Amino acid sequence: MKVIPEQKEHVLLKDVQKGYGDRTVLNGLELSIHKGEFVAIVGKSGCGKSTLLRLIAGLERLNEGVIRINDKPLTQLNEHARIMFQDGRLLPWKRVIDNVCIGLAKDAKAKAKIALRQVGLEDRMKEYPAKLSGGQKQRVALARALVHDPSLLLLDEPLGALDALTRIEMQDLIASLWQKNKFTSILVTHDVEEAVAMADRVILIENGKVSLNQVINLPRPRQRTHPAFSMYLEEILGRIMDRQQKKNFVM
Ligand SMILES: Nc1ncnc2c1ncn2[C@@H]1O[C@H](COP(=O)(O)OP(=O)(O)OP(=O)(O)O)[C@@H](O)[C@H]1O
Repeated sequence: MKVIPEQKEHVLLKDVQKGYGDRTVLNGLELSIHKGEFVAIVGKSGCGKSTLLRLIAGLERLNEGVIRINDKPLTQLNEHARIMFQDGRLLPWKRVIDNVCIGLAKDAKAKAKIALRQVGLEDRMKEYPAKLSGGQKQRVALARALVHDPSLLLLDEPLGALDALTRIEMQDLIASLWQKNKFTSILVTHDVEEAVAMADRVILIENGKVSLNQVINLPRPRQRTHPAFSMYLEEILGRIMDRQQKKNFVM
């Protein structure tokens, strides 16, 4: 008999409700993510993707429902998580290495060097951020997150401002570091192709809930030319477009 390995739950959201004023954003959202999984969140602009990520980071409070991290209710800042945003949020007056050291204790420099090596930027550690390209700045932001050895990496459209080729390079870098370091990853993205290239599972949010939960069963490293790659892409895009068209028709 084939034994299925136990998958430990890392992040659990039960009946999550979140709104601002009288605007409801998340409305009874349910989601479970297991340890070491890479999940991508997609959905149209304003559907609540970033709100969801901020709730998991503990940066915002729920209106109702519960979020459990490693089976404990999340009531404050999520100390297991690090978050990376579209703008790297580097401090321009600090050198690359000192940006990576922010929030670290004594052995900071040695750790920061290792993190910069992992993202391929060790040789630029003495520069100021202004001297770096957009992609390099995001590599520093990634090193700054990874240096804390997080068990949960939250990615809020971190590659959205990069050109297409740099974006693919960064997708592959993040995916390979995720495979090596075995943290759980949650990526918010507008780009369904990016979601299929990186994630084990793609989640679509509509009307405040999860409306699609698509497992991506493709080998890693992901090949964008794999025949099943475009199949997944079409399937997810089709779901998004189909609903959109039906909605337009009704209107
Ligand atoms: N602090 C806030 N105060 C009031 N409304 C907010 C706040 N943050 C988000 N919203 C609203 O909540 C909704 C969801 O925003 P959110 O940023 O989560 O969407 P998103 O899916 O990430 O959008 P995008 O893809 O455009 O970044 C939007 O209507 C937004 O205007």
